[in-house]
Amino acid sequence: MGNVPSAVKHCLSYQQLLREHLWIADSVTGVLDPSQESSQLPGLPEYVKVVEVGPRDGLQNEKVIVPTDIKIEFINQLSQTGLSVIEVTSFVSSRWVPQMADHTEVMKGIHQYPGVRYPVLTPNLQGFHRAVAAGATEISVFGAASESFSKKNINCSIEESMEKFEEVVKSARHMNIPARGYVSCVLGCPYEGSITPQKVTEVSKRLYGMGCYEISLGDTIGVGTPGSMKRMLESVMKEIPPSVLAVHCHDTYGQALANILTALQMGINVVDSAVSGLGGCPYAKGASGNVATEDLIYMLNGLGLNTGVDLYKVMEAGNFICKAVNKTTNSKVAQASFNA
Ligand SMILES: CC(C)(COP(=O)([O-])OP(=O)([O-])OC[C@H]1O[C@@H](n2cnc3c(N)ncnc32)[C@H](O)[C@@H]1OP(=O)([O-])[O-])[C@@H](O)C(=O)NCCC(=O)NCCSC(=O)C[C@@](C)(O)CC(=O)[O-]
Repeated sequence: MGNVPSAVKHCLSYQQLLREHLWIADSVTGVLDPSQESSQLPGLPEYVKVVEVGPRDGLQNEKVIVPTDIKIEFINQLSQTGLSVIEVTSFVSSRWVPQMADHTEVMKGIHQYPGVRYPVLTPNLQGFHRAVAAGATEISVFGAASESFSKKNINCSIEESMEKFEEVVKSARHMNIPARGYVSCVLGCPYEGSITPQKVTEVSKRLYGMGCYEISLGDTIGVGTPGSMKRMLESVMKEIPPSVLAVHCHDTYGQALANILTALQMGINVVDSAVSGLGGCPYAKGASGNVATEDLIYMLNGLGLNTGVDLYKVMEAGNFICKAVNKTTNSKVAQASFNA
């Protein structure tokens, strides 16, 4: 593809170019040759659910407000990639996170495709009621294993946050709305440094106990390594089965894929990611983006794991949003393909 003149490149459809380039990568990773599946690593699940958090986590930290119609188009494009869960927005205070101020318009504006779920973040009952009024049918509460991070992020202690989440999850269950629970700072905190696996386990257990159907364990500042991920998961798994756990890895130190592979080998089969590696928490200084969905899918394809997600279409959605926010993609796979 490197020799194709740029004028010709423009005549070819963008997707065609990506497909041609990725064919080479696919041949190498074994996606095109099912016989290579026997070389799978031990302990891996057969299916991995990818939770796309790009429209929420990916955009919440953008300083320039992204127009609502761009967000809607982005989510609609993602909906046609085979992703089954797309986190859409947050019903938080616009004073705290201005980028999410258009949550209601986004929620109401997207086309909800059959087979795709569209959860939103709700920190308290006020957010929950607004989310439901906007048409949300799945929500997430978001706590932390770090006392300082909890105060910076949602302005209350861990204990106070659990009381608020109890109310939210109770109301959600009453309305048959599934609630997910996030735990931030599971492998380190920007304010406190190291966080013990016991603390992560304690908070996860509270969220699971109140009725969250899935607990997403967030390495908010991307400082974890496969070793710390393993130690943390061993502790959490003593109390919560891996079938209801997810990992949410930021890639600040370049460890996200290694950490995810460790989690997969320990029986976890739900992974959060953001297209183009966008993202970061406004209240976690120095945190870079999430693991890029493109890079995650490429790795899972190479492992012979089924996700149902079309990598080429994800790359197109990534290209769309990067252009819209005037950013270069953080996805290595997209970079390799575009620069080929
Ligand atoms: C949680 C609050 C709202 C508490 O904020 P607060 O100031 O403590 O709230 P309050 O209850 O004292 O109320 C103060 C004002 O906020 C309003 N308010 C109260 N609740 C809401 C609401 N839901 N929506 C809109 N407005 C709200 C309320 O109506 C009132 O308005 P006023 O009377 O002054 O005009 C605030 O701290 C907040 O919005 N924080 C944003 C946190 C956030 O979105 N962080 C990023 C997401 S978490 C993350 O990225 C990590 C994750 C999930 O990805 C995993 C990982 O990577 O680790």
